[in-house]
Amino acid sequence: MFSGRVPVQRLFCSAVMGSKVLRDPVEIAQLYRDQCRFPSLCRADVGPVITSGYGGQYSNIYTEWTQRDLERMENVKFCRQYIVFHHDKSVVYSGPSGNCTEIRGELLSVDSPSGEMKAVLRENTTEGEEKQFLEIWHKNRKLKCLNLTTLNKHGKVYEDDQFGCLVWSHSETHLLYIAEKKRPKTESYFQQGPETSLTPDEEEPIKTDKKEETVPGHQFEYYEDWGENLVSKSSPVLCVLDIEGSNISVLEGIPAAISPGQAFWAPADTGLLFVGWWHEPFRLGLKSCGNRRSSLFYVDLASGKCDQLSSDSISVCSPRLSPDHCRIVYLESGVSCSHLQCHRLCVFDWYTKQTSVVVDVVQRARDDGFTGIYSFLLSPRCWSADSERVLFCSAQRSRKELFVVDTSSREITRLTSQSQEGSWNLLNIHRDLMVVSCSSPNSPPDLRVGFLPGKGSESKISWVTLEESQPQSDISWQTLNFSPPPEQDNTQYPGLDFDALLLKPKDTPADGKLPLIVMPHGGPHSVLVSEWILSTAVLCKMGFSVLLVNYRGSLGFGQDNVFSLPGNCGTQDVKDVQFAVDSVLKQGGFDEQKVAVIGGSHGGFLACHLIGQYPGFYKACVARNPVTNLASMVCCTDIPDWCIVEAGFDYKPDIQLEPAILEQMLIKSPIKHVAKVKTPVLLMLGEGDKRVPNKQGIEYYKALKSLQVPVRVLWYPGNNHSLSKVDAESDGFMNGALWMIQHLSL
Ligand SMILES: CSCC[C@H](NC=O)C(=O)N[C@@H](CO)C(=O)O
Repeated sequence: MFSGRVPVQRLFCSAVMGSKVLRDPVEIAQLYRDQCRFPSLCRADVGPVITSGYGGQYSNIYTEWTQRDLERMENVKFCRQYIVFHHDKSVVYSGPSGNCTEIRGELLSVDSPSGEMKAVLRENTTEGEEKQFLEIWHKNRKLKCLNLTTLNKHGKVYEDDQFGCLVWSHSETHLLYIAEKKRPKTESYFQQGPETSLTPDEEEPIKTDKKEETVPGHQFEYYEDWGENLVSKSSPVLCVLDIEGSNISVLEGIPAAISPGQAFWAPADTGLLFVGWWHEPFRLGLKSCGNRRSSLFYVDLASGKCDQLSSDSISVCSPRLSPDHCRIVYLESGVSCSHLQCHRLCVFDWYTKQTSVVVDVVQRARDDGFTGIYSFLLSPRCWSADSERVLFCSAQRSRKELFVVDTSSREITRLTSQSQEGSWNLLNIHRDLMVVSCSSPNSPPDLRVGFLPGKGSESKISWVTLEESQPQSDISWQTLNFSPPPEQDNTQYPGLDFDALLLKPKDTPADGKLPLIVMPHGGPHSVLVSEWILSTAVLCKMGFSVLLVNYRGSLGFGQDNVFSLPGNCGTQDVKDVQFAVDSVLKQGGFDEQKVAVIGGSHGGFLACHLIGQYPGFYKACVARNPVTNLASMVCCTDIPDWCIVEAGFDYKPDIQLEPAILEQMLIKSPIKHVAKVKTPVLLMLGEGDKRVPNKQGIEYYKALKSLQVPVRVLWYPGNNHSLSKVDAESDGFMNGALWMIQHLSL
């Protein structure tokens, strides 16, 4: 039987002989499924020290992992525990203490300081209604369960990384968390019913004895929110549960212009410490925006007085109390200019009320190679047991490394200098027992523990692997360094260089020529480090080489590198990527007729610029939620300041968008070059994207359609900017791979 429809597999049978790229969608899907079986670590906790009956001491390590489940089309979370016997700061025996268990419905969970109890925030859907419960567990039983939805003291509890927290008081009698402020019940002015009625003669409403005040005419009130990934999070409040009395208090006394988050208990439980973000005159998106004005605050529980502890015109995050309860370390960053940049590490002394900068912003790499701090979350615990040193992880050029800094001498020691290439993540540290995870582009994450040696001998760590990685020997990778040619040097920030990571299949094709996929990252102030990335590993296993470019403006190369880009977007970043591509092609071993470009967000901006500024060079383009026109995006994104700053202007909330500013935005946008595009474009758009509204992609799609350039749109409902839900991500991967195979004629 012949039908008009050609099987998808057959579309790819005309590929060039000799090419070794995998073309069969069924086989590609199988490869993707296989690689999805490597989970990532998302949490690790070190339990209390227990002395066994035989005198040996051990601690439990609790870990949480996530893994894509393509059958259920969701990310599954599971836990596994390990036992670590130790003596004199060395691990004497370690191993898993059971199998994996899937975790469902837990939004937040935390052990009490003694390890005796556990608190869990759980979400459960009963009879179609989503409800939140707060559970207290002790030994083998659930001590208490509060139905927070029915109690109706506040709105939903925040479970995100930005504001969310669930913290035991030092006394283990109270729990602290953040929730949305309770909103008044509303009704229409025309509401009829038993609760409001009119007297026949006066025609005036009579108020009945209602438990809860109902506000008429406020049903359609607009509430600002904190943007992408934080939709419907508007007015967070600090909430405290008195466990014994089952009583919840919503704290008052927080300045009206402040939204609190990342809270914890002050020494001796006298009050609460938290980060407060200013939300006046209006809220701007917070996700990936480390430049929002915020400060460290303390609210005293006895007097209700709220004090601001850090300075007024900076941004702070990740405050962490030292084990001796004397000092608080936090990260600090500038509020103007780029969304993400080099951070300072500061310490606030609780007793002297003095703040000191322990690690300052680094403009250019120091003599010892240190380029500054580029991480925005410290690990849940980050102090050494002696409360003298702080550990942090940060991108250093194209590698993520682990450091310890002595808060008195300010000496920084790299803990990963002895290790092979690859990137490190600090998951936690408690009583000097560190839990870390390592990975590289050809090695999925492993799990290790090690004791932090005493001051001065930090580099002599001995790591013990709790969970081995499974290296993918068919992938090879290297870090490349580029100095832009003199005509592309930045006159304001001269002499800057940049990197790229090149991944190749070990098995090269018969003709020796590999197709090349170019992937510039988004941000633009972000970085691609030498870690495990599912999509690049699968593409490489299919037979593609992949070039990940950390153009000037990326994080991890010094503050000058970051600041060199705003105002030069669409030229400096585009030229850096093209320079890296041309240099790699000159090495030989690549098929210059088979080069594709993929990018998301600002990476999509670069992909669209590259196909417009180098017409015909790229044979296929895949763009996820790309920025295509800064001038049309500025009025509808959650971060309009990004458009203005990256176009080279200063942002103020009351900025008047003069024609000259809009003109520059247009000139710097990919849409300006669209008439030159020849490359077929696959656009992947998230229906709920607040950051780069999907209209950006649609604007580009319409321009390409009118120019008769092949273009296809994939539309993902229920997805936002990242398109990271398992169904969207896996569909996007498959369609992107097949688009490149088709248009590279493989
Ligand atoms: C107004 S959209 C700005 C682009 C966006 N930057 C910050 O959110 C971006 O490029 N995001 C990247 C990196 O976070 C992404 O991959 O989504």
